[in-house]
Amino acid sequence: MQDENKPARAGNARPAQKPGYPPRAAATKILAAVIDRKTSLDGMLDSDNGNAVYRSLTPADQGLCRALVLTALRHKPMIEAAISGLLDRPLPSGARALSHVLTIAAAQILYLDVPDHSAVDIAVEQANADPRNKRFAGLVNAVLRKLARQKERTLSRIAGISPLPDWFLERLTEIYGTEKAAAIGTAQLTPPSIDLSVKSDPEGWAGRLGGRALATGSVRLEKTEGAISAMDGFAEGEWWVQDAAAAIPASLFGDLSGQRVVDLCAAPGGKTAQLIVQGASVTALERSKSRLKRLDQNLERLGLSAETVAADMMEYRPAALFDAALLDAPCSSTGTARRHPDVPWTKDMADIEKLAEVQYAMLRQALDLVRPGGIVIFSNCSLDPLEGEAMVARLLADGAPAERCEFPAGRPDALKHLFDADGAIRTTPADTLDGEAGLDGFYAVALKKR
Ligand SMILES: C[S@@+](CC[C@H](N)C(=O)[O-])C[C@H]1O[C@@H](n2cnc3c(N)ncnc32)[C@H](O)[C@@H]1O
Repeated sequence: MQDENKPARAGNARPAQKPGYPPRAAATKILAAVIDRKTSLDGMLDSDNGNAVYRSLTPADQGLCRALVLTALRHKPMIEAAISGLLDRPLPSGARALSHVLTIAAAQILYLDVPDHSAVDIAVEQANADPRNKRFAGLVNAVLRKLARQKERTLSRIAGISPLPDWFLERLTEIYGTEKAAAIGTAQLTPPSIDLSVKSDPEGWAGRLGGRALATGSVRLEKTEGAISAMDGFAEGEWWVQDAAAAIPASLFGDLSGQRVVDLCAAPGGKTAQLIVQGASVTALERSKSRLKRLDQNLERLGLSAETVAADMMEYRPAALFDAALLDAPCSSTGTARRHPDVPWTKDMADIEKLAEVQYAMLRQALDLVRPGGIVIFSNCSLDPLEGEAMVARLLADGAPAERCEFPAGRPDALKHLFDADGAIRTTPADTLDGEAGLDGFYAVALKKR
């Protein structure tokens, strides 16, 4: 018999569980970890090392669980407004677990193609299975049935609400203005396409894979069927998955033939692979051993080779200085919210300020690792100038031995509209590339060592 004092464990072997219960219970638990404990989604939704509840699901249920969590996070403030508009009085402030059950169920009713009755019945079963929520099972049933009945009316009522948390929307508005901040929010509602970087022949691979070659050389696939690893050219190591914006910073080095380049924050290696393909002799440095292992595996599949070093870049002392360095620094990742809609819910301004300090020290160290006249490209996927423009300006004002310079590849036509007055590149999910919407936020700047 179940111990009434303990919450029911998601995905366990309760005899009366309906089919479809385990992925929804897992999704609710994972949503709670993101919202209540600020746990990053990436680590949890991993078939090998992820959350135990997620790993216990069948592959099909893992797919449903992933879709539920991502959909709930993409639309969270809208879903909350939908639910609260149907309640006579607000949920008790401590009813976190209950609100997550309702959010996952409402995400299905409003945005996913699953039968409403399954979403409602399983949410009621979830409420009944958790002693904290049992007394609310009737309310869950009533609210969700009403939501299903009033779906269209509710969708138009919540359509104008930003999907972003308040702190993030306010900060983006401060930086980019009301219109662009709203467009960044809207971009987060659409699941991103899959972009590939290819070793060569983007047009040919676009044709073979049913995609489009962008002017920057990335291949964009609007839809894929089956596992990525089963697609043409994967096993042969002809391409790797990399957002079109993420491919910009390393591409701006242009031809690196004959140059020794250090990639200072290298794993999982998308940019390392680009640097090798561009002709460099690359040293790829990474602090995390497990991530470096992934980089090694990725390079092996691609048939590319680099010297790989497991080290903290702050303590790295090479025997000889490099011709160039790429510093793709750890950041708040706010530019990747289309792909990782948990980011705005797990990060805040304090994280951004802390990361800006880390990046300042890293960029200062990167300059020490290249020879005079050598180029450092600094990049990250934050939308916040504190981690980009302002940090670099501060470093130069503090007397770092470097000056801004043009990227070695110049200003490619396809990117001209993305350069700022200082010659740095800034992309946001509201920008377009080669006429296409759907881009991660990125910042990249080139500095020449004095
Ligand atoms: C944004 S990711 C890099 C992504 C990579 N450049 C790519 O394109 O695939 C940042 C990486 O920096 C690593 N890192 C963070 N601090 C580091 C340090 N002090 N030294 C070396 N690597 C570090 C992290 O483990 C993480 O893998």
